[in-house]
Amino acid sequence: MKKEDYFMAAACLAAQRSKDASTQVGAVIVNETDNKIVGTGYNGMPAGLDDELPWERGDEKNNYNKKYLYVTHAELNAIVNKNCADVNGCTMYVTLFPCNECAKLIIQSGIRKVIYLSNKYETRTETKASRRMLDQAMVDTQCTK
Ligand SMILES: O=c1ccn([C@H]2C[C@H](O)[C@@H](COP(=O)(O)O)O2)c(=O)[nH]1
Ligand SMILES: [Zn+2]
Repeated sequence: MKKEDYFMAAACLAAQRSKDASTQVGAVIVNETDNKIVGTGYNGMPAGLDDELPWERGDEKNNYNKKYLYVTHAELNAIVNKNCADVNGCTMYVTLFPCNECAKLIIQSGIRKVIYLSNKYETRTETKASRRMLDQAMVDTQCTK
């Protein structure tokens, strides 16, 4: 198995832990120098609030009773769960192309490459803004498909 397939499989496995019925997202951060996973995450509610907050979808993102105001994205969880001092120069394997908020976190944390499986929301403004920031920050992005 290729290294890229192995790490993406790990991201897919992490995604399976998500309770989001419509989109499960998994992310792993890899230190390419020694090919080690240094952080993993999936989209979930903030710690301890898993059964307190709504998972309903709905179109209106700013709705008090919809998941969008509450869910913690897979990329953020992978970064805060890191088991090393920093993730400078690391690669992130993620099952969905990052949103604009995650793109900011990726850039600020020093991750230099993002390998993704799906970009099903590529026409959304958030995704275009994410692409714009990642490109301008020269974070390498590659689709594994
Ligand atoms: O960068 C991202 C973007 C989205 N997610 C999560 C947040 C939600 O739980 C789902 C998207 O739900 P939809 O019902 O498909 O709109 O994906 C993420 O973890 N990272
Ligand atoms: Zn995000």
